[in-house]
Amino acid sequence: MNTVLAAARLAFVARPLAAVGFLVAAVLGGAAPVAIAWLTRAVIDRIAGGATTGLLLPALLLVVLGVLVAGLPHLERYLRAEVNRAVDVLARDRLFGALDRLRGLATLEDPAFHDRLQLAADSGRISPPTVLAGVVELVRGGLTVAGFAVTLLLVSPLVTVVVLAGGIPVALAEFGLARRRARMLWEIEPWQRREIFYGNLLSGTRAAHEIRLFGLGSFFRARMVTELGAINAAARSVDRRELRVQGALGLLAAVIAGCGLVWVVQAAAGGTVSIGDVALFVAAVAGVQGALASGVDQAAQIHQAVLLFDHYQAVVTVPADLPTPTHPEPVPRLREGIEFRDVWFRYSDEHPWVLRGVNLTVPAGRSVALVGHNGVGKSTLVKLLCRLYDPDRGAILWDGVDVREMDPLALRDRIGAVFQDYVNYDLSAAENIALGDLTALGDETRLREAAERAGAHETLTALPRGYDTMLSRTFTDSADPGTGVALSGGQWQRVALARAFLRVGRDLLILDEPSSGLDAEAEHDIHTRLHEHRAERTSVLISHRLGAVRDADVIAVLDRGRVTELGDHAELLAHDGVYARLYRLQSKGYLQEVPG
Ligand SMILES: Nc1ncnc2c1ncn2[C@@H]1O[C@H](COP(=O)(O)OP(=O)(O)OP(=O)(O)O)[C@@H](O)[C@H]1O
Repeated sequence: MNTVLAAARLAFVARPLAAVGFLVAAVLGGAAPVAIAWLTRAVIDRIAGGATTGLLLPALLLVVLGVLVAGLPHLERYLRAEVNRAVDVLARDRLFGALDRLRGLATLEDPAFHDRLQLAADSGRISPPTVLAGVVELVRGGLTVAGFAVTLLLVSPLVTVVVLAGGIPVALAEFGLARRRARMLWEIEPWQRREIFYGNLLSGTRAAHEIRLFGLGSFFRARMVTELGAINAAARSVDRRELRVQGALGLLAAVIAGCGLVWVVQAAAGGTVSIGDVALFVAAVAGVQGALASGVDQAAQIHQAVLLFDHYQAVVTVPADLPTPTHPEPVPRLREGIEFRDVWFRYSDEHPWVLRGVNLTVPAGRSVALVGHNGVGKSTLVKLLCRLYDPDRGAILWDGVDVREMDPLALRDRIGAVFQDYVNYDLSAAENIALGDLTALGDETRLREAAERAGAHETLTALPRGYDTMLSRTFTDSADPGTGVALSGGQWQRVALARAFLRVGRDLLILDEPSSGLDAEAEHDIHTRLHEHRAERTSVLISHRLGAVRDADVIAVLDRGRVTELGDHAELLAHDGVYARLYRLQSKGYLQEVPG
């Protein structure tokens, strides 16, 4: 019941006047057929009784009611569309607002949450109008049923009871079908997401080159069709059940109506009821049965909408994934450093441990480099540092204060970062940089300075519209559709660096593979710039190019979830461990190629 109220409330809050208007129009629409039936009976009986006067008023009333019956559906349709549009905006706003309140990544990365999110996006938009329309139909149907039932009662109490009782199996069956359909929609959600994924892969630009090169088109198409087949099979099974059940119910209604008709015709022949009564009876049986069937159908639709709306409610009320104290500790400028103290972490209970007791200090004003084989957890460590996840055990301390005591937003405000999987936004070059610090949006000087530091300025000024050029071939500038450009991987990387450099005043700079896509000269250039930028600043650099990390004040080697080697370049070479072996391997590879 709470969910019904929540769904109806959403519709009323979204567009109050339209929702009320819709309700009123529907009630009038429900009462009109009953009034028409009564007036028709009166007119027929008067004519049959030979009356020649007093017919004009009921006839005029019939005209007015006819106009209402003709006009109300259009008004209702318009008001319903108004409510639908408003609910769509409000439901989406609340849904994405709730997602924005998720400060970490764990919930967002949960596949079950994604299934729920997909259903929530649909049901948030569809369920409130369905509930509102359903309630309206119920009210209207209730009025019609009540009106005709009273009418029918006057002609035959027995037929009335039989017709009304015929609604009970209909209600039970329809509710069962609604539950089954809601369950089916939940079950097919993963298949639906996969089908959309294959569709996007085939129609988007992200994988277009590999799909063409490896000839993957028919492979993904076949997978998409298989998923669609599974979805259709599940829907068909419910449809067939519906067909069987509703067919049986239709037959039952027809038998009841037929028996009633036989009875009333015989009663009229025997003179116990009038000709007007026959007309009234026929209208009443059809009216009660029609209104009952549609009322039950509406109730079942409300039931299904409410079951699905539960997913929406679950998403908009999703609990915070990163608990934050009511009075968080302030995040002061970093003075001493950041300490990882016996940090253990895994992505979920089903995943293996990634970090198994990491102990590491990032001293303030110093540069720390993290190195290690693929998958040892370097990126994971910096994501913990940004509090995108919380450790399972141990703590990360910012000048001695556990970061869990801080507001994640305040903490992140102190950090600049380029992630390994940085994002290329389909926005203008200026916007792509400004996303690093939205206060710089429109501030050409700041954007240009950041781009110059990252070595991106020349590339960007050479674009058709300079910094205002759209960095996308999917969306184009509507004023000048020919100007969207696609940057190269290295050029994108410089834009991502510029985004990080925009956050110059921050305490900590995180660079996760900042030069992996750059050519040798550009890489050297970037590392020289980074070296200058990192001097006297606290930074964490992750790179597999050991030539780029050798200048770091501290180099930490991560292995099997722990820091296994720690020191500067010379110390680690002298230690002759993993770092020294990797460094010799890399430098030997370069030197072999150089003649002499
Ligand atoms: N979001 C995630 N969910 C589940 N597992 C993850 C997730 N991200 C990373 N992992 C796993 O955690 C481990 C560590 O990944 P991480 O990206 O931190 O390694 P890395 O040291 O940065 O590797 P690389 O040098 O290849 O970039 C890997 O086994 C990876 O599969």
